[in-house]
Amino acid sequence: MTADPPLVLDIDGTLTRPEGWGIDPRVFDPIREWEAPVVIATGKAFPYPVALCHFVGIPELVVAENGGVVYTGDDVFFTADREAARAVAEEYRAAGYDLGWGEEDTVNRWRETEIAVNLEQPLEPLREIAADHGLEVIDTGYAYHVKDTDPNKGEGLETIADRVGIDLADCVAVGDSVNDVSTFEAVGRSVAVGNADELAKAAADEVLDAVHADGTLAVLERVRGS
Ligand SMILES: O=C(O)COP(=O)(O)O
Ligand SMILES: [Mg+2]
Repeated sequence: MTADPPLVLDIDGTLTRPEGWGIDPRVFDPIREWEAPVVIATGKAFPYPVALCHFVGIPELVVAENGGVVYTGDDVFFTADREAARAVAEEYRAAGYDLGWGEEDTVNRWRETEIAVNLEQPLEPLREIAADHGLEVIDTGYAYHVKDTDPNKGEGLETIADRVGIDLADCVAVGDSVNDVSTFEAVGRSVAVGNADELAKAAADEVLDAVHADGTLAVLERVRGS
């Protein structure tokens, strides 16, 4: 008998249906039945991964907002300054642009550190304004994220591992984009799904042909303890 390894899973691009959007329902049972901690590490706002854990039925171990918010199940850590990202959003709007999510903006509404901008919005002015405020813009393939250069998913993961007693060397991580590179660097074994961007592929120990949840499900099948 070998034990299941702890998992670190990204959401968008990794748990998604083959067409790229929406969580593939086939991932729910394997994640719920996994016999080791599962950390959800995402660029999405804090409530999204918490809700995912809730609906899957697993403990809430969450790195949200690309490491800006970390939840160990007991304590929440905020590791980035929301004010700078908000100032960038204000300036971007004042220059005549829009974050691109509609008036009620449920993408940013509950964000506590960084800001996300729709990929259809102009990138260059966003980058310029962000740079003026000492922030970076990363493109996950799902949104532009205006964030501190400092916190990242990997650091958030270290906080959780420390608190919960997970050995990162034992962890298997699956991801698809630039915001997963720090995760890949932090864990013992990293896998990029076939749809991953070049940075994620370059950082991963292994790159799959299978895309989205098809790839992730294949990894889970392969690394599951027996
Ligand atoms: O929020 C995004 O842009 C991407 O989210 P992810 O980190 O779960 O892939
Ligand atoms: Mg992703």
